[in-house]
Amino acid sequence: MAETTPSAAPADLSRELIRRVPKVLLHDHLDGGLRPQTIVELAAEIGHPLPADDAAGLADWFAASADSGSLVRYLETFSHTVAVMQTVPAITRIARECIEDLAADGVVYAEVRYAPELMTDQGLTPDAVVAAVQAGFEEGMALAREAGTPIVARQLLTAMRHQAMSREIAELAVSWRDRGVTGFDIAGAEAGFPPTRHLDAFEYLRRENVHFTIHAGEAFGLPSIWEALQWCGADRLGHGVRIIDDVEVGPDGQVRLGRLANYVRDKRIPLEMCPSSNVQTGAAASIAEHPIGLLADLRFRVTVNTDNRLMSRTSMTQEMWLLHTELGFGLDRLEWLTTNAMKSAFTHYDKRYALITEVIKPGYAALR
Ligand SMILES: O=c1[nH]cnc2c1ncn2[C@@H]1O[C@H](CO)[C@@H](O)[C@H]1O
Ligand SMILES: [Zn+2]
Repeated sequence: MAETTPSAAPADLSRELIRRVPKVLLHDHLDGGLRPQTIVELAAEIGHPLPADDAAGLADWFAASADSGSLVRYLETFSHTVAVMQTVPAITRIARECIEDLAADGVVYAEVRYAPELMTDQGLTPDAVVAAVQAGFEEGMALAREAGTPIVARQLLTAMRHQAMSREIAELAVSWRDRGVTGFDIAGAEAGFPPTRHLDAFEYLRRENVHFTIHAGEAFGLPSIWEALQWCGADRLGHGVRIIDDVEVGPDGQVRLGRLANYVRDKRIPLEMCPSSNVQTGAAASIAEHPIGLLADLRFRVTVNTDNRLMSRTSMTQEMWLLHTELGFGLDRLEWLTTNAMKSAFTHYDKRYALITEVIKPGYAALR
């Protein structure tokens, strides 16, 4: 099986070359990817006190505070991003800058998620939040096209797993399904908040033929993944890194999969893996030891993602560069990850197919 997984590592694979290849991003949080300078400016406008007063200091603060080994402490840093995302102009600016930054990094298709319920402190309705994000995404896509780096950006609406708004947010996803929203997610602290708390929302979405992903198997193990798939019916797993607990490697190198791991691989369930974020929250010890290497060898439907570019001080180029330098991923395997991601996107099949054949394949071929 492993012999068919591409792994050739050309010696001349540089960071710049990785930046230029077409990339696909399925797991990126809007409120985890703000430019530090934008936070400084927006916080000054509203008088929100920040833990550092210049952009460089703030970037350092986010990266250091998020590097705690705990998901709960990692999530505390979001109070400073969400605080500056409470008005239409601020949200639209942040959404536009997000798309410009992804396009400049070589991302050709992105699904960006956020929780509308966190942006209603100053009276915005969740619907107005989605409209503000969509306006920013459209501006960002237009600017990227003009800059010669076209990108297709779609929204995923997240409900917070410790709250009780998932049904309402799911209805919002249905109402925006033809206007830029392509799916749904739940996020937040995992331990103590199993996905089945939101079963009503998931059952509703299935009846409405809407795709959804669930953060599962990050801070909590196999039971969380099992519930997300077998009770809730998730199309993809956010992280899913703990599926490795169901993979046994014997002393002779023989690999044995448990029933859940086999199910995930058999059904080609996409794993939205986020290596740098996992190291920060303690879900993986280091990039070199991250399960993504073994799971790719075993041909799980693996994808690579940023999660939170600000907190993890990362980008798609950086994540792929780390996979290259720490785990020996070459161009063939990076293309495989990218095609996996495009196949797993929630946008319609014709769009996925067109991006694979017209953008991704020719983009990689041109760099070989
Ligand atoms: O890796 C993660 N695991 C769980 N929740 C997360 C992660 N990254 C961000 N958020 C949560 O998702 C919300 C909506 O974007 C963020 O506000 C943050 O609380
Ligand atoms: Zn996430």
